[in-house]
Amino acid sequence: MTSMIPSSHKPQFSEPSPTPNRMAFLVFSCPSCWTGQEQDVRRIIQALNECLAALPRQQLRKVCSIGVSGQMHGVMFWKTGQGCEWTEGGAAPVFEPRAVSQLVTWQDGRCSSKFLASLPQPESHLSVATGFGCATIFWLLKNSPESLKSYDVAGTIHDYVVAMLCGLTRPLMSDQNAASWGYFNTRRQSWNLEILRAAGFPVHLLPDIAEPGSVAGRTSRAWFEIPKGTPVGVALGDLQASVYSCMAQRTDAVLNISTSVQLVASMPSGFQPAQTPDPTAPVAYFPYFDRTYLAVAASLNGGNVLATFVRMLVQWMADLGLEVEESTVYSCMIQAAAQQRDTCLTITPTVLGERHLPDQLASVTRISSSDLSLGHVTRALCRGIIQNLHSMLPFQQLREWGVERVIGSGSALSRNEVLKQEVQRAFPFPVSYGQDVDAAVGAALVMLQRNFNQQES
Ligand SMILES: Nc1ncnc2c1ncn2[C@@H]1O[C@H](COP(=O)(O)OP(=O)(O)O)[C@@H](O)[C@H]1O
Ligand SMILES: O=C(CO)[C@@H](O)[C@H](O)[C@H](O)[C@H](O)COP(=O)(O)O
Repeated sequence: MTSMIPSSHKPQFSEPSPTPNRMAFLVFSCPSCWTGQEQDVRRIIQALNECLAALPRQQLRKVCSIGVSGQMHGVMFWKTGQGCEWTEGGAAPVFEPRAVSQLVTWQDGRCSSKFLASLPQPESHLSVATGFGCATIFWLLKNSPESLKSYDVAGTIHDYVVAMLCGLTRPLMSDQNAASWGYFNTRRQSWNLEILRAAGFPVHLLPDIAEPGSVAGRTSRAWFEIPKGTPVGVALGDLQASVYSCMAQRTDAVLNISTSVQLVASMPSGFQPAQTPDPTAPVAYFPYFDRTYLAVAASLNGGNVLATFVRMLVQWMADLGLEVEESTVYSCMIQAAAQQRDTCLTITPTVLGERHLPDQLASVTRISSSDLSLGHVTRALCRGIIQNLHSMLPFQQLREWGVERVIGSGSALSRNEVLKQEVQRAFPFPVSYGQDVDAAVGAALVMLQRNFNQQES
């Protein structure tokens, strides 16, 4: 498996402690030029195998279809016919990655504003940001063309899983994921092939497009106890699958705060976004199902801002000769902020910039000596995350779209009472917390409801 970072850039490697959903990621940093974020495909598939192995065998035998979703925007490459090897020798048949690249994730920061400005204008309503598949491929083409030569297909990590399960020679991609790569026209359901070709882009790498909710193929072998021939859905975007799991009514908005933040509302059927991209627009319209769209404010600064603060405190403590667990810091700071109901301290938490403002940094203003406690700072951080979201998609706008209720989800929100209070304070709607708000649940429901309905009619 090769890294998609050219050796000429001599990146520094660091490996932060793995978190449940962010297993196996390497941070590459070369501060003077760019920050790449890659993940090891082998370790992701190993984690997937471990999840499957933990499920009851009896239940696996009864699986009637497989729904797949994953993080949008990211890209990986593999070689046709050599993407994996099936092993039957162990306790259960599994596939293991073979001729594959690393996964360049949605958080990848190698494409600078200057680089993005040098790319051709897409014929799409969506603009292109760093971490988007086509931008990454353009970057590799310019900075590491050799690394592309070993592969002849590309897809998201979830497209790869579907292709391996079904033995597809060419991957299939839903418009949800294609739109997240950039240079995809959702109205025509096609890649901007002419624009890309003219710019020398390797268009042969682009996957074929399929309807989200349709079946990509059938398992070419037994997978654990899941029988050979089980239908597998075309991979969905994690955003759309999460929304599908919980948006009961069109009048519901969904607010997910985990590593990042997404605030999502559904657009009425027939809605069409303006056909030209606006890189300064903080709200993007992502394809959902049946040619409808979701309006999405996707902030890059969510729970990761709190995590950065916690890591900073832990490091400061270590520098002072004291050892403290991250989990202790989280609970102390949340407790302190719960006592501190208000603050004048104002934090704009955009340490990672935003897609529409990539060069923005964070700032702290209105600092007075009376507002420096841990409680004040944590309250201001939580408020700042919500205020930043409000600046991207004013909550009043939701009302104009007919929203009546907000469904809250995500681990950063569910574990943080202060963040919940700030959400309640800022939103002019009741906020309820869903039980099964989860992309995996959404992907399963799509297979059950939509394919069952298709079979019935
Ligand atoms: N012990 C904790 N208490 C409260 N919040 C936490 C705790 N640990 C992590 N978090 C918050 O939850 C966020 C998401 O955590 P994590 O589960 O690692 O990511 P994800 O859900 O995106 O995979 C973190 O960025 C952090 O803000
Ligand atoms: O970036 C977007 C939307 O543009 C996300 O939906 C993307 O797919 C990423 O998976 C999420 O941002 C990551 O989700 P999380 O870890 O913050 O829950």
